[in-house]
Amino acid sequence: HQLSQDGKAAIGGATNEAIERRQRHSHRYLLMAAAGSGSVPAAASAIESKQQPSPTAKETAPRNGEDNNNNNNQSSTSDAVDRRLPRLLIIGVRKGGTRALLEMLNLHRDIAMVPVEVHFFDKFDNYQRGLDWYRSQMPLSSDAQLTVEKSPSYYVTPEVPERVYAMNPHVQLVLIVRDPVTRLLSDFAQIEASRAAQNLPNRRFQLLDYDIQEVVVAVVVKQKKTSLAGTVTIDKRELHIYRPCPTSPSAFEFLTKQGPTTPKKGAGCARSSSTLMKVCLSLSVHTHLKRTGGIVEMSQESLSISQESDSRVRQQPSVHTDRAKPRGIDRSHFAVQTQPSKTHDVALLPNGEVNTQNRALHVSLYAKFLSRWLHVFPRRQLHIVDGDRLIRDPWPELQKVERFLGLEHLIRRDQFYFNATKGFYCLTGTPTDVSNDNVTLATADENSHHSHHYHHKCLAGSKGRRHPQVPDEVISVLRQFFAPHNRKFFAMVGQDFDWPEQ
Ligand SMILES: Nc1ncnc2c1ncn2[C@@H]1O[C@H](COP(=O)(O)OS(=O)(=O)O)[C@@H](OP(=O)(O)O)[C@H]1O
Repeated sequence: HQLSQDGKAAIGGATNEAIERRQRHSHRYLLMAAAGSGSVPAAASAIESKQQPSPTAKETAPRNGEDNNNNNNQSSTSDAVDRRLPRLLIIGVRKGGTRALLEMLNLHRDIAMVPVEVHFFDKFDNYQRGLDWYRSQMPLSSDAQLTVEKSPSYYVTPEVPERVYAMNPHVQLVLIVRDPVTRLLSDFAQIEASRAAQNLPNRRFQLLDYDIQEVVVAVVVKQKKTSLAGTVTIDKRELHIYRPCPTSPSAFEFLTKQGPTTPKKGAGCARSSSTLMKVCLSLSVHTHLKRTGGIVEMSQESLSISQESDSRVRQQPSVHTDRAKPRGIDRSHFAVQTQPSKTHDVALLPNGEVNTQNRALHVSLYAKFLSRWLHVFPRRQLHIVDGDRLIRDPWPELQKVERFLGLEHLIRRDQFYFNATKGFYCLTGTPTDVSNDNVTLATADENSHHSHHYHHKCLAGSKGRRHPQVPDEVISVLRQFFAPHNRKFFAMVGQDFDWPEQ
């Protein structure tokens, strides 16, 4: 099975059955509408009314690409219910909010969404199967409807713009972006969840164990226990102790011999311990030294973690046997792997610099990928959605998309409500498709004022995950790193997203 970015099987298996079920369902109503029985009862679910071909949409001026679909899309000029190649692609960005955007757009009568990520343009094996195969993956739709497919990795895959152009040079493109640092954290959360779901041993946790970090922190606590109530102050000379060269064995010796506990022997532990220590502390040191000119102040936040670590270390002398995920700061992605082949797995280098080879970090360099798209497509064919705004208040962003697509403004504000349990907006008036794993039905109790009239659904638990907690200093380093790239992106798209630079 092809794994989609949502972690679902894109082709075949249960998900494919889900598509078929949904398509049979859609087909039924489309046939009803086509046969003139289109007076769907008012009480019928939203999908029923949604799937009727829209005369108003058909009467509007042709949308981009409407009469330019290539010859493979044989049904483009007929009213018949058929599978049509997409005229709109949500090309990314991974973790930008692509699923939410697709589901929300699907509230529109004239949108026919592909419920799974097909990965046609970015996976060579799929692309080789040709456009007929791609079309066979599409839902049934009427001619008035725009078929929409989303595969977030389209945006970053070099070959994709040209391939999309070859399918339809007038296709409309939507990109949804988020503050690149938030997106990065979201990506890390996704990577870890996928590894856990596949029962993959997480190398980061083994080599750069939290427990090693706790040992490091515990040393600090031990020496500073008198000032635990407030800010811990460490002067520059002490910092040299905590900031060894990663290749120096003396650093580890120091920790193991003088620290509150002795980690089990093992080269991996020893090396990662010293490496991790440097990364954890050098960032704080660097930032604080600039601010204080020689004195480092550790925040209360790190203090409480230190206290927690200290007690854990005392209770459990053999800290390396404890595999439980600690509640402290998650630095796993911000430390350096000791194995050179794995350096792309971490976002910060031992010297505290940002690792541009890190795959997840790379995706947040939006400007870099945009140039390829703008080389192939005119800017007017690309609409950019502010993913942070879509989270805060979806409706205005959707109105902009409707305008871009030349669609009637049919999506209503009251089709969204904030679900406090989920912490995100959920949808009402949606198709009754419970088979799509990416959405879950909200409970009637939670939303009783909606449940009488509409079906409602929230995105699945894989959307809206808890992000790793990262020290402010690390966030600051990342923001500063992204700032020039972001400005370049704003200039290219003519839109300022106002992402923090500090
Ligand atoms: N309404 C609503 N409900 C739930 N989640 C929402 C919503 N709107 C936007 N988002 C954000 O979408 C983020 C996931 O992005 P994608 O769907 O693009 O992820 S993926 O690349 O397809 O895996 C996801 O990221 P995380 O919060 O990091 O999980 C959400 O923040």
